[in-house]
Amino acid sequence: MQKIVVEGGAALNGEVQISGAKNAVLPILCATLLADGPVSISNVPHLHDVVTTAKLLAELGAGITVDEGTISVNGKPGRGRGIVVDPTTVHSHVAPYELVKTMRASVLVLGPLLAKFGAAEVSLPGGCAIGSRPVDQHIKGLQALGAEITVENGYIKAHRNGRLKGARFVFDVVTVTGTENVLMAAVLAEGTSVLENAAMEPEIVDLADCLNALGANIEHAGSGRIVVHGVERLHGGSHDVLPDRIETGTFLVAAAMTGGRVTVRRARPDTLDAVIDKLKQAGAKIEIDGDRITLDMQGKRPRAVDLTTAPHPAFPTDMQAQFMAMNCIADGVGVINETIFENRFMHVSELQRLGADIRVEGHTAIIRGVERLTAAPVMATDLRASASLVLAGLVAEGATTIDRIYHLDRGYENLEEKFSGLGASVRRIAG
Ligand SMILES: CC(=O)N[C@H]1[C@@H](OP(=O)(O)OP(=O)(O)OC[C@H]2O[C@@H](n3ccc(=O)[nH]c3=O)[C@H](O)[C@@H]2O)O[C@H](CO)[C@@H](O)[C@@H]1O
Ligand SMILES: C=C(OP(=O)(O)O)C(=O)O
Repeated sequence: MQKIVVEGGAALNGEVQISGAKNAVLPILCATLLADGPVSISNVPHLHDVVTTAKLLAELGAGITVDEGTISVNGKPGRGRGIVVDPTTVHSHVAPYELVKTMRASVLVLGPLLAKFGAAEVSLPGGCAIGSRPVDQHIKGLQALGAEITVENGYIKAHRNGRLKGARFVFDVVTVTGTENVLMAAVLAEGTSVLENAAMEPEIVDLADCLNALGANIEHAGSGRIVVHGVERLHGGSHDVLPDRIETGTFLVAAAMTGGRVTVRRARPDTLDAVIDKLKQAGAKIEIDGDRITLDMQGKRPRAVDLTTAPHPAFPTDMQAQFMAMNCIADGVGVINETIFENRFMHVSELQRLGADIRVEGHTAIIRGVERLTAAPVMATDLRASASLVLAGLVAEGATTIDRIYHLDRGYENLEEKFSGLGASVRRIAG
């Protein structure tokens, strides 16, 4: 098994280009199932989860073509790598356990398969073990549109009699993939659906933009009340994926922790308000120029920050572990409340191995910044926990070896190359 070795000590300096967002491209790939023609997607990051989703779509019968060049989006050149999905050859509606067990987002084929083909059998999804992660809201939302659903032998089995029917549905909890699943199904339903207490994440807006480009009629995505006027069919088309705000935030925190100066390119600063606000509180000087964000720490040690994770536009849970790493070496005491997932402090014991001073009380972690961390062998437990260990390794004395890095490959494209380009020593070795 491969490992990552991080040598601490260098302040990060330079520019880094942000990739397309994992949490946008995965629902968008699944949404292609709804179309009647090929869909070209550009700015697709090369991530393990993207490969898994492409395999899943291929298993269902879709044609998948990877275009390493630039594909055109609505007449304009798209960015980065492209994937063309041809859903017209889909012949199966079963998403098997072997393919979905490693990835949460695989549940996102449920809504499209049901709406387009009338039936779906999807294994209960896997993904990061950061909580129990039920899918009851996905099921209730689809049932509100008229689907009949049972859960048997680890599979969600859904079918419809006639077209799904537009309905008003109020989510009991704010759920990102739950909103996406019900939204995708509602697109082909008869009549209008109103999704209340919907998630407002930028990735939902990107999904809705893609669906509207294919002929859907979705209004107010990005608000807590999404209105979907059902249409009979979607056509083929193209879409350029939103930049990854969590990758962006991870590089900005790395710059802040190492006292460096880093510019992230091809970012979407407007999706990062809460994160940028916390970085400023930590003492970072931040300049925004179009799709570029420059963070200059001017060699200073960050100040500890307090934060509470909550649905967008509040502070994202997917940045919690990275800010915990920063608090570990910050000046002062930082208090972090995790309100989204019940088991998202697995990085604490690993950060402690590097010398961090952290106390956990229920959903709260109290971090007393120390002057220095020291390298140790550590183990990645989930995607963002892994990122926090890379960040801590950047400021630890010595060489930190991180095991189980397959988590990182689910969510960070060219991680070592990008960090190396900023002057850090981050390399992959055979385990
Ligand atoms: C692929 C993807 O986009 N993953 C993101 C998505 O995950 P995901 O969509 O799985 O997360 P949710 O927004 O659904 O989860 C939020 C909370 O709702 C609960 N819940 C969710 C669904 C449900 O049917 N019932 C229920 O109780 C969950 O247990 C959790 O406590 O949003 C999370 C929260 O921003 C992010 O950390 C993940 O990176
Ligand atoms: C938790 C995450 O991913 P997933 O929902 O795919 O497990 C994440 O991106 O931090």
